[in-house]
Amino acid sequence: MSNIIYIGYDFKVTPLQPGVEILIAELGYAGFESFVETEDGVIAYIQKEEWNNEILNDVQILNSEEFKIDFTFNEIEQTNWNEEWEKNFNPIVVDDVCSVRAPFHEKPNTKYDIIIEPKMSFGTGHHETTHMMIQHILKNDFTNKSVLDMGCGTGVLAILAEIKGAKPIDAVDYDNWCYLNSIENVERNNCKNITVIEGDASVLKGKKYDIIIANINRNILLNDMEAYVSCLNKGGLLFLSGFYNDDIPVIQEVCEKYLLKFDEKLERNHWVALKFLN
Ligand SMILES: C[S@@+](CC[C@H](N)C(=O)[O-])C[C@H]1O[C@@H](n2cnc3c(N)ncnc32)[C@H](O)[C@@H]1O
Repeated sequence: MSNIIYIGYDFKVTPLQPGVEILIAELGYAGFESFVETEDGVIAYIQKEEWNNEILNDVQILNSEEFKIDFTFNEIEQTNWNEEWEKNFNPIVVDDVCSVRAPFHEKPNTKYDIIIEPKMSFGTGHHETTHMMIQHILKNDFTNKSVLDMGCGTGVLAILAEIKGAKPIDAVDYDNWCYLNSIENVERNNCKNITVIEGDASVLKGKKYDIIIANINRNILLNDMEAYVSCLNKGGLLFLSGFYNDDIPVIQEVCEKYLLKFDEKLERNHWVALKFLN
């Protein structure tokens, strides 16, 4: 899967308000495959044969409704994604304990070392929400706990859960690219207790977990909360991220409706990651 050459569109978006990660997620749902954040916006890529009027329509709706974006299209000849990523992706270290790096970076001197081939999936640890979810996992006991990583992206959180002793672990993502990329990263990190599943909350029927980690976005979390709660064991933990400080009341209201007890908040650049007890 390495050194894929893409011929496609270079679609440059300038967000006029904060929320670039949500914009990236929305563009991802619309069909764009990869994103590079630049100083004046986002470059979103899509293969030429995938591009159609429906996607253009989705972008125009996004533009008019939520984001007030200013976008231009550029057809590009080809991109070597691994080279792009090598230019844009530096290792990160969370709380001096856990590093997240690409295979081409030198091995760091940290207790936990996660290797992620980022390619086109979200979850390199650079984003505030991933960073805070890593902090939550580091601070909590995962030994022998069954875990669900909902919206696993690159699989980074599931991999850390396994390193912290969790088993078994289900890592679920509805995006085929994330599903394939998570499988690759799970193997790369020699994880033995993670099952990667392609799907959405509908795959959770009949399952039970001690801990659920879900870093997605406000609307999907609200929509799927009932499914999460119904598969969370009594006494279990729920970690949620992918939303802003301002979204806390609505998230908390829904969690309390399901009798979850708020326990801890982490915050970085207005993004938050919450811990609830069942
Ligand atoms: C913000 S990323 C988080 C990735 C990774 N867990 C992390 O913390 O860096 C959200 C992920 O959720 C996935 N996703 C979005 N909606 C979903 C849904 N309804 N069911 C399953 N996965 C979903 C996206 O494909 C994306 O990979």
